Amino acid sequence: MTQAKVCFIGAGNMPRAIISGLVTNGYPADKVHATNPSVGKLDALKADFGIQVSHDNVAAADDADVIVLSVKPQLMQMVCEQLSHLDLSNKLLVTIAAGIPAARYQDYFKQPIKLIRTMPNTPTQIGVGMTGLFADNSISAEHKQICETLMKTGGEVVWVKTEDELNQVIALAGSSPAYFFLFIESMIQHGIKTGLDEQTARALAQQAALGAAQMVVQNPQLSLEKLRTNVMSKGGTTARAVETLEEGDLRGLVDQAMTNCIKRAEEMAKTF
Ligand SMILES: NC(=O)C1=CN([C@@H]2O[C@H](COP(=O)(O)OP(=O)(O)OC[C@H]3O[C@@H](n4cnc5c(N)ncnc54)[C@H](O)[C@@H]3O)[C@@H](O)[C@H]2O)C=CC1
Ligand SMILES: O=C(O)[C@@H]1CCC=N1
Repeated sequence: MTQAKVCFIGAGNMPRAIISGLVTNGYPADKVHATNPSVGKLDALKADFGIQVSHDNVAAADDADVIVLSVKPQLMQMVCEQLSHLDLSNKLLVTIAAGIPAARYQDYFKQPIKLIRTMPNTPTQIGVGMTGLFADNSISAEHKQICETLMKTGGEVVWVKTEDELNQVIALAGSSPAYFFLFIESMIQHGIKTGLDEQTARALAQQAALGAAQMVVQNPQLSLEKLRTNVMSKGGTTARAVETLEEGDLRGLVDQAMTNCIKRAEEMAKTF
């Protein structure tokens, strides 16, 4: 079942990113189905990737080998209950939702299920995503392989050993593209404020961000500190800028942001 029939229940930003990764990497479009209540996102998915689309969660799930639960956490219970009368014994369930513990889905579906929790991120859309995966001991090696194959089409995957570690995956990878976007956005704002046109400011900031990320990836032998100090001439411009960031406690702020990200995932685990 390496090219299983996959159905995404919910066709928002994150499933679109995964579907883009799948289809552009050769996964057969006729084996991918997405459902959504409104037509706009479905029309776009059909036009862009040639996948099947519909409004009927139950029929789409019934026809699939793998059901990817991809609605917002607050809608998950309602969506799972809608599917609970299906025979799910031969299907693999994959959830991409933040927060909701694996055990909760057993309650939602009112039957034993095979479920893998995943935490992807939006760069999956362009093949440079990162997805954390968690499966308990009841999940077969074949099902783990199927899920890994699906998620790997959009980038890297990491299996975590405990379900709690998925919250760290959220803080480090699921949510973190937004931190970097905010940083780049702030740099562009400064460029514009000091007289550059937006296009030039964005071109400068985005290429620097891309270059910096590639430097990290391509120099695993170098510490982040070394990469940073290589830019910082003694008494120079970078040193002044980095001192300013340190004085403003950027590290403390990042630590607090990630702590709060994890706290929110823990709250969600109690709420939904
Ligand atoms: N956006 C991100 O970067 C990431 C999101 N996630 C998770 O992915 C899930 C979806 O998030 P997004 O795609 O960002 O949300 P989104 O708001 O873009 O998409 C949710 C979609 O579900 C649809 N929907 C609502 N009720 C439905 C129903 N009854 N049946 C089928 N579809 C229904 C909505 O119309 C919407 O298109 C969430 O659980 C989130 O925690 C996980 C990792 C990263
Ligand atoms: O913000 C959220 O809750 C989701 C999970 C990770 C990224 N987006």
